[in-house]
Amino acid sequence: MLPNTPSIPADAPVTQSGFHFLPEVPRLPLGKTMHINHNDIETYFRPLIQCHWHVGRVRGAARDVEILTIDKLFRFKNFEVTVKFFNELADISLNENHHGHYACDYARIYVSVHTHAGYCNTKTESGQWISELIPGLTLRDVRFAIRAERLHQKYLADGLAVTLVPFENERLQDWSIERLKLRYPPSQKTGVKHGTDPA
Ligand SMILES: C[C@H](O)[C@H](O)[C@H]1CNC2=NC(N)=NC(=O)C2=N1
Repeated sequence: MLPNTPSIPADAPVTQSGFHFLPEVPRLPLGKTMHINHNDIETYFRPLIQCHWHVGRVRGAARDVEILTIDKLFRFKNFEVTVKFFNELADISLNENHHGHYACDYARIYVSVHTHAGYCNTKTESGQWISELIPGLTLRDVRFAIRAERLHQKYLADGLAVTLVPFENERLQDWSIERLKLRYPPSQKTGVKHGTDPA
């Protein structure tokens, strides 16, 4: 490492207090990548949100439904570490064939991910369920986020990163869960069952 590497300012809004529970990486069902269902909110999204992921929205609603994303701002010790993490994040993308939006500066990487080619079951006027191509959240995003989070936790353990708590964290967490519940209500029909991949 370079001498005189600036350290993270003492007043940065950080905690180093332990690691939150992370669920196993879900297995992808065969066939079309379907949107998440209501149960996935508690199984996957709440734990991610407790690890300071939050829900975002991208411009342009598809057929009057909101396009949600799952995002996180990661914080590192310095630029070298940031670049190293980005390269490993790129490996996750290559591996998963899933690509988020990434923005980085000296010591932070903002990641936002959703599935462009997601399929959603919607009810037609005649009451029939059809699956339509609509961008949104799928288990591909969950897999990506869990893998990115695990990677960051390794950096934390090695002292190369710190936890960045978002501003108004509690409100952001509540808002994220609320948004997910509105977009993916219990009535949403998906018919998707999934297992998990080994760690
Ligand atoms: C053809 C290729 O499999 C697709 O374009 C993949 C690549 N990466 C992707 N990334 C994301 N975020 N959403 C997708 O739908 C997607 N699709």
